[in-house]
Amino acid sequence: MPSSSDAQSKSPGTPPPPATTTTTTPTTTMTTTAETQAQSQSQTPQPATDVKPTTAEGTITTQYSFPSHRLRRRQHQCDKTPLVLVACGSFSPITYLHLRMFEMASDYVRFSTEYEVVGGYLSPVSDAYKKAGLAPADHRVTMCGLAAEETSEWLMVDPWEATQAQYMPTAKVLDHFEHEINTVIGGVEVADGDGDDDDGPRTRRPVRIALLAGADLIQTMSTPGVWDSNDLDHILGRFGVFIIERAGTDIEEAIDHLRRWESNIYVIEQVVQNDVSSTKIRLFLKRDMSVRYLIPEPVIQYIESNNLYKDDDPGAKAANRNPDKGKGLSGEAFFNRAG
Ligand SMILES: Nc1ncnc2c1ncn2[C@@H]1O[C@H](COP(=O)(O)OP(=O)(O)OP(=O)(O)O)[C@@H](O)[C@H]1O
Ligand SMILES: NC(=O)c1ccc[n+]([C@@H]2O[C@H](COP(=O)(O)O)[C@@H](O)[C@H]2O)c1
Repeated sequence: MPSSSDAQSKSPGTPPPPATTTTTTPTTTMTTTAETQAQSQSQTPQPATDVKPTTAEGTITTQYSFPSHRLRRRQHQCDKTPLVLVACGSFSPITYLHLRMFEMASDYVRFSTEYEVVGGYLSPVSDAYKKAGLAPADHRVTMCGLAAEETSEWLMVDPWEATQAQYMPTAKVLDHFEHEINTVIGGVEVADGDGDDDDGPRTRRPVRIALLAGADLIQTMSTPGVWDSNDLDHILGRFGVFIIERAGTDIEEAIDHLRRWESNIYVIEQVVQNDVSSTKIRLFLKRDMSVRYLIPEPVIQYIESNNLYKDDDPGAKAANRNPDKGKGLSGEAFFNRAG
C-alpha cells in the first residue's frame, strides 16, 4: 500500500484547490436543437495529434477544439445508458496498460452493466502537476495521440487539461467533458430499433461521463490532503468511477472509505495481470534498455527522435528508489540489482 508520502509525491506539493462545480448533468431524455448542434460539429476526422498546444510564457491553448471524431453519435442499444470513459493521468509515457485499461473497462461495461460505451478519452495532466518524470505536456499529448490513433479504433486524446496553465483538478476535467459532450454536442442519438433512419425527430440522450482509473489512484482518495472532499463527492457521486485492479494495491482497502458512493464505483479485475508503469519505462530508457512490446512502437520512435527520458530528473531520484511506489513490487529487486 502506498504510504501517504508516496501518494503525495505523485501530486503537486499542495492539494489541488477545491473544485466548485457549476454544471448540472442532464438526467432526462432530450429532444432539442442539440441535433442541429451535433450536425454542425465537424464530422471530419480530427486526430488528436493535429491539435498541438503552443507554449509561450506558461502553457496556453491556442487552437483547441474538442476531439470527437471517434465519439459514437448514435447508440446501438436503446435500453442502455450511453457512457464515455475518461482516464486522467501523467502518461509519461503512455504504456500498453493505459490503453488496455479501456479494453478491460469496455468488456466489463458490456457484460456487467446497463451502460453502453460510446467513447473513450485520455486526458494527460498539465505541466503544472510537477510530478517527477513528467515530460513536457506537448510531448505527452503527442505520444498519447500516436498510441490512440495507431493502436485503437475508438480512443481519443483531449489536450484541454494538458494545455491549461494551472493545475486542473480531476473534478473540473470531468465537468469539461460533460460540457463538451452533453451541452455542446448534445449527447447521443437514441437508436429506435426499427432500422429506419428517416423516422421523424430523433431523440437524443445525455451521455454519462465516468472516470477510468487504476486502484492506486483510487487509493489516494483516502489519503488526507490529496483530494478535496467536495471534489470526491462530485466525482464519485455524480460521475462515478471504473477502477482497474493494480498489483500492490488492496482494492477493498482502497475503496473502504468510499462506501457511501458504492453504487457509482465499479471494480474491474485484471484477469491477465500487467504491472507495467511509466516509472519503469523511464528507468529502462535511462538505462538504455529495450521497452519494445511494453509501449507502442510509434511512441518508442517518438521518444528516440525527441531524446526524451534521458536526462537526470532530480525530482525523480526519490521516486526511482522505489520504482513501483506501491504499484506492485515485482520489479523492485531487479531495479535495485540493475542500479
Ligand atoms: N499497471 C497498471 N495497472 C492498473 N492501473 C494502471 C496501471 N498503470 C497505470 N494505471 C492507471 O493509469 C492511470 C494513469 O496512470 P499514470 O499516468 O499515473 O501511469 P503510471 O504508470 O502509474 O505512472 P507513473 O509510474 O509515472 O506514476 C492511473 O489511473 C493509474 O492508476
Ligand atoms: N484532487 C485531484 O483532483 C487529484 C488528486 C490526485 C491526483 N489527481 C489526478 O490523478 C491523475 C494521477 O496521475 P498520476 O498517477 O500520474 O499521478 C492526474 O490526472 C491527476 O490530476 C487528481
